[in-house]
Amino acid sequence: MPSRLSDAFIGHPVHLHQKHLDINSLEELPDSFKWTQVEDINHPITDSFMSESVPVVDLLHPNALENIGQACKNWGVFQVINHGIPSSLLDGVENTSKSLFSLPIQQKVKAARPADGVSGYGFARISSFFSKLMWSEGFTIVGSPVEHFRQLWPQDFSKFCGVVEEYQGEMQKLAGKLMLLMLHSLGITKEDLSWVGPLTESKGGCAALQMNHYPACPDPDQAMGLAAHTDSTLFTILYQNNTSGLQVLKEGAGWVTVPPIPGALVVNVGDLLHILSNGLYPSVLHRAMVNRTKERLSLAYLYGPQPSVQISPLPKLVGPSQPPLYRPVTWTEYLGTKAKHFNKALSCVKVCAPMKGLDANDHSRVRVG
Ligand SMILES: C=C1C[C@]23C[C@H]1CC[C@H]2[C@@]12CCC[C@@](C)(C(=O)O1)[C@H]2[C@@H]3C(=O)O
Ligand SMILES: O=C(O)CCC(=O)C(=O)O
Ligand SMILES: [Fe+2]
Repeated sequence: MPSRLSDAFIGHPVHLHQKHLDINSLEELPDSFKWTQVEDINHPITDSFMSESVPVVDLLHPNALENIGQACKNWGVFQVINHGIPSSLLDGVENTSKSLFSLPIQQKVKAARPADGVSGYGFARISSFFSKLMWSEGFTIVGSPVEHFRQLWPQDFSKFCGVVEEYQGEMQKLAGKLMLLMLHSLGITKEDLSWVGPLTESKGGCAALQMNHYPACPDPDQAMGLAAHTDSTLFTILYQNNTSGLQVLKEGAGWVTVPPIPGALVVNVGDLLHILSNGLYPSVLHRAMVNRTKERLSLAYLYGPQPSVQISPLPKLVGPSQPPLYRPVTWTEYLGTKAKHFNKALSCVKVCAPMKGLDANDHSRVRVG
């Protein structure tokens, strides 16, 4: 069993239909990018419930803990302000990402993600589950960016590495803080924390940094930036530039746009926190839409435990009336399950097979593509 995140996909290579087509230079939307099931794209009640908006949590507010708990329970997503990440650093990584995606395609493919690897340039891994292509390009970094950045920018890779490494360091600290807050909000006390020690020690957490680029799109109504998915993480911290596009699925409200707030970060619950909380904090289904005139950039810090630590419902949250709903699973194992079963992965690690039609958290029912 591999214990490095970078080895998680060795047994699960992704082969895409159309390799490295440069979407930055297309003036028309090719058929291969037309998501014809319009009802899937424009969910009937998309954006119509403006009264429902994603919670914003001020980390310096005395009620931060309670607000985080409510947001995780009811939404699976919130925006965080006063998080302590300097705006100059956010600008720095946004500019690094802009420079990266502005490189000529021949240069970007020099750092292409190998079929069975995790790091590098390419279309989203989940593309293989859809017959249509997504209007986005991505760059995934696990560990040091230096090898790939040297291929991209033989001259000035070190300044870009510096920015990314600083961002990884700051994100790791923030993720540790958020993890503790989320656990506290679940009623997990200091004594219980020894059990989750490997999760929260600074060297314990592990992460992937995903840069996403959604170029302006000639026909945004028929295109999909990143198809609906949940993240295979404990949680994800997402920075988005000033162009909206991220939407989350909220029961009873449909797809709700997460509006960019300058300097704010979006935190969304992933499948491993869903498991750890025994379903109390459900992972949120989300997607990215595209824009006719504006390009969009996002930067996701996909945070998880050490890849070989077993994650299972917290003992304090299970009992005779709340049996554990999920079996223990490592991050590596779960990424493999996701690579095979995509949005059915969570059901695959469920202890009892859910009765047909009764599992509210079975995201596999959302049909896309
Ligand atoms: C640690 C992770 C989490 C990954 C796989 C690996 C590195 C890249 C992540 C993403 C980022 C984009 C969406 C997603 C669905 C994708 O295709 O690649 C994510 C996936 C997951 O959350 O399952
Ligand atoms: O671009 C976005 O807003 C969403 C990106 C995302 O969901 C991801 O990288 O996992
Ligand atoms: Fe995501």
